[in-house]
Order: sequence, then C-alpha cells, then structure tokens
Amino acid sequence: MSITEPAELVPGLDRWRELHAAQQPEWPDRAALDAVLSTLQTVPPIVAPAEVDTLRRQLADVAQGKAFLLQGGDCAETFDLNTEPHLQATTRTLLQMAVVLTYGASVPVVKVGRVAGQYAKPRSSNTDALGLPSYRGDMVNSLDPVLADRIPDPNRLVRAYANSAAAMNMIRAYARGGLADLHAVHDWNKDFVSTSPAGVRYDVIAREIDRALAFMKACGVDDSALRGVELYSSHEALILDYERALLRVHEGRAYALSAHFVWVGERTRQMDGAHIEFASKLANPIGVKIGPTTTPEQATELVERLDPDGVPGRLTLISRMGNGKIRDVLPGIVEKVTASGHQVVWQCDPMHGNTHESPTGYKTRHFDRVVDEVLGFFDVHRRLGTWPGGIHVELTGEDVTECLGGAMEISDADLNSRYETACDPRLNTGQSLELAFLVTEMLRG
Ligand SMILES: O=C[C@H](O)[C@H](O)COP(=O)(O)O
Ligand SMILES: C=C(OP(=O)(O)O)C(=O)O
Repeated sequence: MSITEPAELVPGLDRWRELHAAQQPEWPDRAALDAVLSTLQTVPPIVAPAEVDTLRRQLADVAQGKAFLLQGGDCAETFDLNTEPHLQATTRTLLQMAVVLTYGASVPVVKVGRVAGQYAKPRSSNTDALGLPSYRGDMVNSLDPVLADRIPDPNRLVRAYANSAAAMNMIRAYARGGLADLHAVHDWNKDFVSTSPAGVRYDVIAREIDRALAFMKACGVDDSALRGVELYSSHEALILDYERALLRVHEGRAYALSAHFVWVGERTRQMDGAHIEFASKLANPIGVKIGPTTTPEQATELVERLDPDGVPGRLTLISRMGNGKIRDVLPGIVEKVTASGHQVVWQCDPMHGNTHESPTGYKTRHFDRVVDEVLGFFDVHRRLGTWPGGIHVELTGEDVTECLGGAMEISDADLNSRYETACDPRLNTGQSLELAFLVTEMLRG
C-alpha cells in the first residue's frame, strides 16, 4: 500500500482545502498542529481498506432491501471512558439489538458502532451556558468547564488516534470470538434481565436460540459461523485535518482509514463546503445527515455529487427530521432520489430531531418521540415501496437516565440520577432493546 503523497495519486484530493470548512477548531498554534498531522500521516491506520470494501458490499445489500443497518453508540466518546467495561457494554447492547432484529425479523443485520473514533462534536453555539468556549469533543478540547482546557489542543488528535486504535483492537477481538459468540447470547443479558422488561423479553429469545443451537449441534451442523460477527466502526468526519492525516491511498483509491464508515453531519453538509468535497473523494461508504429543512432537490444534488458512479450502498442518507416532520418532509426526498436511479441506504436517526430541554435543565429526548419518528420513517417507505434500511441511534450499554420514558418510565425528576453523557442524551440498554423489539415489529409489519 502506498502511503506517500496521496494528493499526487488521487486527482483533486485536496480541493477541500480551498473551500469553507464549517465547525473547525481555532487551533492556537498552526506549527504545533502541523507537527501532529505529520506524525498521523505515517502511523498505521485504524482500519484496513479490505474491511472498508467488505462493509461497502454489505451496505449494497442494505440498499437493495436484503439487509438492515444497525448503527449506534455514544453521542461523544471520551478518553476517560474508553475503558474495557464501557466498550464491552456498548458492544453487548449492539449485539443484543442485532439478535432481536435478526431473530425476530429474519433479516441479516449489518452492525456499525459509533465507536473507536467518535471524538469530535459540531455545536450550535461557540460558547456554552457559562460563556466558555464550547466543548467540541475530546479530540479538540476538554469537557471540564475551565477556560484553559477549552482551548483546542492539537495533541488531542494523537490521543484520539491512540484511543481509537486501542478501542478498535478490542472490538475486533470481541467480534472474532468470546464476547460475540452467539453461544454467549444469554451472557449478554446478565445483570439486566431481572431489572428490565425488555431484558425479560430478550431472555425468551435467548432461550429459543439456545435450543436451536443445541438442535444444530445434535444434528452435527457446523456452527462455526456463529462464533463471531462483523462489527464495524464509524464516526462523524468533522475535523478534516485529522481525517486527511489518516487517509491512505490503496490501489489508486483514497480511504479514510480512521473508521470503516464516516458521515457528514447536518451542520457541515453544505454543497459548496469542504466536508462534502472531502467526502466525495473517499472510497469508504459514507453517510450524510439530512434534517427537516432538506429539500428533494438538495438531497438529489447530494446523491449525484457523492455517488456519481451509481454504486449501491455507497451513500447512506440519514434522515433526522423530528417525529413531527418526518411524514411530511421525507416522502418528496425519497421519491426524487429514487427517480434518479441511485440506490442509497435510507437510514433513520430518530434522536437528533427530537431533543428538548427538561424543566430541570437537562438536554433530553422522549422515547415516545424517538419511536414515533422510526414509525414515521417506516410508514413513508412502506407507502412508497422503498426499503427502510436502518436506524442510527445514540445509545450506551450503561443504565443511564438521559432519555425520558420507555418501559422504566424515566421521568424529568429521574434525569439527574445518572445523567452522564458528554454531549447529547443516549438511550440506555433497556430503552435500546425496547427500540429493537419495536423495530422488529415494524420490519415484520
Ligand atoms: O450530537 C449532535 C450535536 O453535536 C449536538 O446536538 C449539538 O448540541 P448543541 O446544540 O448543544 O451544541
Ligand atoms: C451531530 C450529530 O448529528 P447531526 O449532524 O444530525 O446533528 C451526531 O450524530 O453526532
């Protein structure tokens, strides 16, 4: 693999540098940043091109209605919480959701974590409630409300790389055996079953799977394929200097090897902006968030620009419109993009359009609105005869109290008991599993 002079190997690779890049940190010392970037240009990347290509092929199946995409993880990962228990909890929750979907709806599930690199956040405001520079993710500055720690520090890019690489190392290990072995389907529910209605429901499926595995064993069927899974990483490609430093050219194609899948956010998807230009040059499967103001024309323009060769699954359009708007805004977009002939993955992020502030001052989301946005997404696709390809959720495997509602009926008064997110509120394990059960019913629907 060539890692020298990527811009000479891929024409126009660095055109993004001439365009406006929204939401970039104001690094105080350009020379310090450049020193860090030149280090990152020579490190081994976090993922490999062959893995990225495999995911792209699996997303082609999703685009063609043959599989479902489950993507989830922290809103913002932090260096402090990049621990084995935290990674295991996130992985377990994703695996449990995938089992519920695969078993309940008989559909292959492509599993992608918001993990091993989700260290940068776009913000609505440059300052926080205390008047300090906003926290922009551990890759940029510190969550601690101290002025000096909120100054962007380029050394954090190296820490983000190192933490991502370490996390990806563990995730690959989990995926290849042990934790992700379907024979451990019961263990994923340990400590959880007795405390959650969704855990009890899950246990029923786990017992059925156990029986099926015992039956297969008795019949002498080779079940080695069930001893591991494929689990991919993803994050928002926000800090372009970082993404560019971890880009490598392989067989003439530019791969962002910071993750298997990267997406461009709602705040940075301007057609004439640097993020879309950068993403257009990548060989990775990429996503773009589309919010409630997106027009069918804009969506089609994005698709033509990011999928010029019409590769099924190359592009995932992630709608995040809010439950009150999705039924009105999404249909025109789906109709026009479908008429263009491009086979995109349609994915629903039911989190980012449904955020509000609780009377107690917490940024929160109500589970009912989350579910209603997913229902709206399914309604639209059913009506138009297109495939509701996946969901994208902010979740954690911890028992936090950040989103309201769900079977445990988390109330405004409960929010302060375990509100731990570094940025936006996440579904806890129980709420995540409940969502998986509900989506299974929608898929069967
Ligand atoms: O996760 C998404 C965004 O970074 C987040 O919603 C922005 O939050 P803010 O409006 O508090 O800046
Ligand atoms: C910032 C995010 O979302 P959006 O771009 O949709 O606001 C996110 O998913 O972290």
